[in-house]
Amino acid sequence: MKPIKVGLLGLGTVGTGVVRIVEGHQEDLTNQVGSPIVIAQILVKDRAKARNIQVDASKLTEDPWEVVRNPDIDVIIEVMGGIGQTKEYILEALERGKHIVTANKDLMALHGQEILAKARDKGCDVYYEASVAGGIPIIRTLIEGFSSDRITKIMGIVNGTTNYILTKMSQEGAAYADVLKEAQDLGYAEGDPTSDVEGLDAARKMTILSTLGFRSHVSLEDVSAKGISSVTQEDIQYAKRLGYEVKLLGIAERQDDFISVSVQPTMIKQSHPIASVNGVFNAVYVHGEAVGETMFYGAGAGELPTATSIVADLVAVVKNMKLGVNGRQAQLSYNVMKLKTDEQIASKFFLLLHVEDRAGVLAQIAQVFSDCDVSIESVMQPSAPNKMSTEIIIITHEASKASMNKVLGAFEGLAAVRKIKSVYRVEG
Ligand SMILES: NC(=O)C1=CN([C@@H]2O[C@H](COP(=O)(O)OP(=O)(O)OC[C@H]3O[C@@H](n4cnc5c(N)ncnc54)[C@H](OP(=O)(O)O)[C@@H]3O)[C@@H](O)[C@H]2O)C=CC1
Ligand SMILES: N[C@@H](CC=O)C(=O)O
Repeated sequence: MKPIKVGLLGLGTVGTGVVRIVEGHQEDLTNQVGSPIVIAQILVKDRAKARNIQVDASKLTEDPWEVVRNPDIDVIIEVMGGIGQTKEYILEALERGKHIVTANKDLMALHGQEILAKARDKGCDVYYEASVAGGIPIIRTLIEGFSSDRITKIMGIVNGTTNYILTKMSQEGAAYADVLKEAQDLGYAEGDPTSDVEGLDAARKMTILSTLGFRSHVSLEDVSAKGISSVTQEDIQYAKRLGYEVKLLGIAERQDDFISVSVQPTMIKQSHPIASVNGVFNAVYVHGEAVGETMFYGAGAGELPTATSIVADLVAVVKNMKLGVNGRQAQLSYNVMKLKTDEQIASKFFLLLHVEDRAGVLAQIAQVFSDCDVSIESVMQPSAPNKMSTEIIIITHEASKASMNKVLGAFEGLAAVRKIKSVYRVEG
């Protein structure tokens, strides 16, 4: 049996997991695809670096073109990260008829359409299951499992690092900076963790999920994104008192031909299954018109969970090779959708305000809500009043984003409101 030869770009957290699974599950993989799978060459930045896996040193190279242009290699697994140069390597590999498996959501969110078009042109496969939600097979699920349905909502925790941080802040009162360091040490965070904590990593993943779910091209600029760096211990504790958890949620919604896609720290009811997804775990809730509610759960980052998705993609590529059907995937984004306006985007909101502590203030605040067409579900005054000011928490009924922006604008000019401390979308 002629072996299938793989070129591995990157031997960090995920690349190491790929080598472990390909070697550790070799017999099972060979039985599934009918050929042994061999990792023939590995690209690294520094060949001399100490590694926590033993690999044949002669396979390591620092020259990407040596791997990408190697005529013996059938499949390239890209787990080095990066956008500009990495895209060049992938396009060159496709040009040479090699199939691609990648975990790179940054690249797929920004250049996925171009890469997939080139792959179709060249009769090659590009699989990217590991790019969203690590070990959860959500991409395959959206493409295949929901092919018969019309998806109306995708809501998920799609970043392991921030869920790890928020969980530790909520359950152990831990400080944000300390937990971020832990997530980096565990290999969950990106090289530059700003993209995790500022919501960009989740926004890129939501770009991919909403493109597949709504079968319409969604670009990164269509996704409004806010991260967790402004979430305070105080917000988390107030949320818990009111029966909510704070989670960084990606939310994509469709109504007729209109969609909205966003990422933001959200207060979600403790009774919703997403509220109990903790640590590095991810979960994606999908609502389909016909199927109703579904949810998918698993490790969202880390060496072996992510590598599981990559090697499953490799198996799919090799099976296609045996059948001679590589590059025959159908066009997945054919709908034309418009973005919802702020008038069309609706949710409940949580507000924590610092207000003057004097008679009549609550009435003034209630008037602003009423003038802006936002109705209040509940008001709570959590702190003991002092002479100068006090805190109030307001939860609204469902209101449009445009109306809520009007309320916030009006508060800026209202002396009774000393500070808008926090505003959260509320779900569940
Ligand atoms: N970590 C995770 O849990 C997940 C990661 N991903 C994605 O997988 C990809 C890899 O992530 P991860 O394994 O964590 O990253 P790491 O930083 O741990 O590993 C990157 C690897 O690529 C090599 N590399 C990077 N740049 C170059 C370059 N210019 N030339 C040659 N080699 C290079 C590094 O070499 P050297 O070892 O010599 O430094 C290293 O082996 C990223 O796209 C990430 O977003 C997706 C899902 C989960
Ligand atoms: N940094 C990412 C890694 C997986 O995509 C995360 O924390 O989810």
